[in-house]
Amino acid sequence: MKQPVRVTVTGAAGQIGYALLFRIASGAMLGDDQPVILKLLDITPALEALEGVRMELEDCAFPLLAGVECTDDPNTGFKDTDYALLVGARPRGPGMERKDLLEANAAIFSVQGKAINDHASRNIKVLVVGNPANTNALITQRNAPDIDPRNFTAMTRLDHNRAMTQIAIKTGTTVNDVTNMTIWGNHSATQYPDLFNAKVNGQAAIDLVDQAWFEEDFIPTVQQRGAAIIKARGASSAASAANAAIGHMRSWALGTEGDDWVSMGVYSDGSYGIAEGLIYSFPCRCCNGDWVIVQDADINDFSRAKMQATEQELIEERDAVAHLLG
Ligand SMILES: NC(=O)c1ccc[n+]([C@@H]2O[C@H](COP(=O)([O-])OP(=O)(O)OC[C@H]3O[C@@H](n4cnc5c(N)ncnc54)[C@H](O)[C@@H]3O)[C@@H](O)[C@H]2O)c1
Ligand SMILES: O=C(O)C[C@H](O)C(=O)O
Repeated sequence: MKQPVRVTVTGAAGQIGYALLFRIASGAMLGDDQPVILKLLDITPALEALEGVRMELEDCAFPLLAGVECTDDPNTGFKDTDYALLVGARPRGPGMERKDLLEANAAIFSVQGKAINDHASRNIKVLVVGNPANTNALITQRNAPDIDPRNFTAMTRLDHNRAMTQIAIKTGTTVNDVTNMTIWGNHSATQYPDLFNAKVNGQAAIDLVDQAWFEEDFIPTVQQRGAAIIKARGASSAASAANAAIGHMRSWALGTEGDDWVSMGVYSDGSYGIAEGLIYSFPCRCCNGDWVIVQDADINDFSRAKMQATEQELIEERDAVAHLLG
């Protein structure tokens, strides 16, 4: 049996937390031979609810669960941690854009970035889920200057999964037939889900649909899916968000399959002309616990314009939180 690793989940008493923790403890995220110690961080008023979550985790008798720690102190919550899922933040309500949460949530991530810098494993892998996820990931990264910026990522896997299902439904196939999906840019209404590089049974997805459906149906459906769920459920997505977080971390830790790739919000090195240092979603392959940006995706004028529009939004979000960037 491997030595246990420490996994910190923030906002652990919230709705995504409830859909996430039991799957991490079951081995779905890091494999069924990897014991985990769960470190659950939430704010003081949520500690009683968090205690209930701990009791339920204990009551599952998961063979891989080597311990559960609950805290409201970020310094304790991130001590020696190997993986962190930063979920704790306010969700948006009807009629809001995710960037409307910037003011409410940004301060959380500067505090947590500092705590990660001071206390976590130097090899920590961080996934930011709390919205606006890309810019919160940037704030976290910039407040942790002693840790490699490549260790900070933002979640666009939910958008990626949404896009895979939409093209599968349209083409009468299943997600098992869909590969090489890419979400470019921000986890927001400017994200660009790309069908020029995606494949269905090895064929270019764009050749299987008409351009009008792609532009007027597919792209807005994926961009607006979070809002559609808020409208229908009266609360933002939780189970599908938790599932995407598990998928993101699993791909990063255990690798992507064959020639396929996944979408991850990662530190831009200037690939595809995207401003260096933004946390931007690119097609990524993972191997040996590391990710690389796929370099040979085809970019036409249509894609280029969409990629730049979402880059521009990320630049504006970055500039709006300049005071928190360390
Ligand atoms: N990136 C994505 O694809 C994606 C998908 C779904 C939701 N989200 C976002 O995830 C976040 C959480 O959503 P939810 O539905 O679980 O919300 P929720 O309100 O149910 O839970 C949030 C939890 O975070 C806690 N929290 C608040 N401030 C904290 C802090 N400083 N430290 C630790 N914990 C803190 C709250 O007490 C609460 O328990 C929201 O910002 C939401 O918009 C992102
Ligand atoms: O849309 C939201 O605010 C929640 C989440 O980011 C989602 O995409 O479902």
